[in-house]
Amino acid sequence: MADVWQSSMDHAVAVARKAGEMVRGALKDDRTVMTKSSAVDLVTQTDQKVEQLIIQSVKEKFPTHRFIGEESVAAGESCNLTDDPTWIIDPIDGTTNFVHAFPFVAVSIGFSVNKQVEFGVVYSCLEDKMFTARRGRGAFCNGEPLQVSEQTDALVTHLTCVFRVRGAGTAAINMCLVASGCAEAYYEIGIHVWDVAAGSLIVSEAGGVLLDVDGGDVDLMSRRIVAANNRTIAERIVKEIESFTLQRDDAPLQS
Ligand SMILES: O=P([O-])([O-])O[C@@H]1[C@@H](O)[C@H](O)[C@@H](O)[C@H](O)[C@@H]1O
Ligand SMILES: [Mg+2]
Ligand SMILES: [Mg+2]
Repeated sequence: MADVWQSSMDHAVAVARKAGEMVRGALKDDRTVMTKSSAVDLVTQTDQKVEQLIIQSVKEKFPTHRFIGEESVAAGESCNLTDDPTWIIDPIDGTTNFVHAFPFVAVSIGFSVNKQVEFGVVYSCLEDKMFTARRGRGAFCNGEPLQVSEQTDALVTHLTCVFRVRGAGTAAINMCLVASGCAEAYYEIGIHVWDVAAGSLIVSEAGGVLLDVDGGDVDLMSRRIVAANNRTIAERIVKEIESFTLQRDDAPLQS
């Protein structure tokens, strides 16, 4: 049966690749002479250009679709997920890495219908790795199937989480590392829906588990997530976490 969202997913992959070229181009600026503040200005300008590139291209092809974009929300747009087809965009995930030329920077595009992520695309721009997942149809990196690690030993070894050893510095790539079997788990408190929407489906379609940091069901608007290769490891991580709550992404805008 034809997949009603295939053309949207194909577009997401194409525009993520185009956006990645824009990010690589910006990163080629001579960083040896760049001050930190000018690097921050560059990443902010590039963030906005990339998000606009993605949103404009989608509006032309899919005019009824909605958007939740990191830069649009920063400019005051709402962050409410409806049942409508919605593109959840992080134009540059790993902005701090970008400023420091630390080579893990991604374009992350999640796609939700009826409040459920239907596909996820994470393009690791400097590695030229296109991570994709379609609900119920698996997860892939450059077309090769992904499978999480089979590690069940609760003495967790390869932990890419934020609480001690910094991971890749981008939630999206951290989650792709779990999906690829390179790491058993990642967790973070403080992320946003645009950081993890695409990665959450890539992890689950690679056979992984997603939980809230308190062990309940994951809630992509809650700013908290545990992504692991299996429930044993996920629940082991939950035991380590001294959790706290933050204002939800979909909290009413302050007047
Ligand atoms: O801001 P950005 O680079 O798109 O996203 C980043 C996340 O990917 C990362 O996991 C988090 O620790 C950073 O604070 C930041 O939110
Ligand atoms: Mg991000
Ligand atoms: Mg970002």
